Amino acid sequence: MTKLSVNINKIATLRNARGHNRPDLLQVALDCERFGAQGITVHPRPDERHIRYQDVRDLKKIVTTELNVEGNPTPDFLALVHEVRPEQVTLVPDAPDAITSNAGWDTIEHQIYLLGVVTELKAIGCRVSIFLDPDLAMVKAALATGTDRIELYTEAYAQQYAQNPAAALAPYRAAAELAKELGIGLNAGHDLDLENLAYLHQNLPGLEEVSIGHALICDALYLGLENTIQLYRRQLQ
Ligand SMILES: CC(=O)[C@@H](O)[C@H](O)COP(=O)(O)O
Ligand SMILES: NCC(=O)COP(=O)(O)O
Repeated sequence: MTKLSVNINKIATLRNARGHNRPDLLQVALDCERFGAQGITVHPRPDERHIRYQDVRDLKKIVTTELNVEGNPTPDFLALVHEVRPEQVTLVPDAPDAITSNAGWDTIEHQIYLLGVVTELKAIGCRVSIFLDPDLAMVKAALATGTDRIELYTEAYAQQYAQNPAAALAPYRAAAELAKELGIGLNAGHDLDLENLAYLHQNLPGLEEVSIGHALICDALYLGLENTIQLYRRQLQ
């Protein structure tokens, strides 16, 4: 079964626009779970432009599925993760001013560094996932970091899907097959939506979790949050 983790960054963006507590991020997280989300994902960025560090602390107290915290393992991020101990930490090599995540790790260049971070986070009981482009050399080198999983960065797949689904999928399938062979778990995310999700799910062996935020929250504006989460879950059956 492929789990759906709903990324609620955009709910925090909306809340922060007015400086009050509407929408209530914690209530939305609880409602996402009630509507069928099998995890909640957040990506606190250094400028806290959407998810704030305090949100992560508060979410850990109430999320009953799985909390997945994404981010670049800066000293501040690592201190937060040590305090909160989410079920999963996804390491993403974002620059502090990145508009959104825009690349996976170079697991060859940063192998020793990642090994240290992965070891540290596994020692406190977190599952660790490393955000990666679908590049076989990067998947292979991820093994030596000791990571539990990789998360394939699906922006390129999402961009190409409409023109040529098979070509869009090919590097992801090869990466997924290699991860499986190496015994590394598999997540995927970024720009997944109701158009491109089912095909990815049907064709990626061993896909354990997708984290979806931007498109899902946009769809919810028209379709409602409960209906939207159910529709995304249906793509994963
Ligand atoms: C790690 C990843 O894939 C991102 O999609 C991210 O979680 C989205 O972050 P923003 O909501 O800040 O664009
Ligand atoms: N890890 C990907 C994620 O959490 C959500 O990405 P997006 O759906 O907001 O592009």
